[in-house]
Amino acid sequence: MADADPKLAAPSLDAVRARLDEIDANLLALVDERAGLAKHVAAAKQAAGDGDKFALRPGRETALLRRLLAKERTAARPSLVVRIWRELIGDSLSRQGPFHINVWGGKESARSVELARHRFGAAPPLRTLAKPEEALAAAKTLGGVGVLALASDTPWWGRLLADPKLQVFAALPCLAAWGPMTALAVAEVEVEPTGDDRTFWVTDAPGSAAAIEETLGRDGVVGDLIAEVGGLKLFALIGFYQAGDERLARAPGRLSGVIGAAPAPLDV
Ligand SMILES: C=C(O[C@@H]1C=C(C(=O)O)C=C[C@H]1O)C(=O)O
Repeated sequence: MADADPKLAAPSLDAVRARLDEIDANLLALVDERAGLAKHVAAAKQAAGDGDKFALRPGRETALLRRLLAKERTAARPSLVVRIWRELIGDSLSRQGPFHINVWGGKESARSVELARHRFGAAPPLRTLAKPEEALAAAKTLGGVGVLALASDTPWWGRLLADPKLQVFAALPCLAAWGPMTALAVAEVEVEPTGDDRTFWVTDAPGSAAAIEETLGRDGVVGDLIAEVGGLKLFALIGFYQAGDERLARAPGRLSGVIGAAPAPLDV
């Protein structure tokens, strides 16, 4: 009520702080229990024969985040939820086996490092590299993730056509509220459809992006150009396309292909 005396309505600071202390103790107990489960997850993956593979499961992470964001909340914003859980997940991954981040940010190095930390948390070691090839090579070592900026004079993403094991699995940032897509994350992981994805497709087709988009559109494929360097174009297609998709097989370009897929931003 506009005419209510706020001093009368306000609870005492001591009472609010006592409740915060109680909540913190409960949160810590749950965070501790969650962190302790990492070794059981690792043991289960070992038993399933996946012990020598990178533990990261991008599809599972997206499913659990979308489920949390769909739950009723009164005050916690999506950015708070996503940052906390990315931190918890990154810590879990770092306990399951090797996990390291290799950033090539070009002229956007600080921003790329920030996006990498938002996505993978503070637990994994992170280094910045001078060349995109170095970040890609590091992403091919066990537990390696490469975070590479899209704004670039080098079409580093074109190299992934020759290396199908190395897949784009995330577009950064993962929340639209954190700004436009400026970097991609790559690793030797399995990329699965999550129900709302963008597929990254490279082509050397000449001509304008608009003409290529129109040709794709006639086959029901909708996408946007997100990078173009030295005769190669990178498109983000709406939906999940397998590497062998017949619509993409007849799409323009002599050298073309899918280099991975990422969930659409979590907050749209
Ligand atoms: C725990 C797992 O391993 C990783 C950590 C996750 C988590 O902390 O929730 C989720 C997916 C994986 O990237 C899992 O595969 O379930």
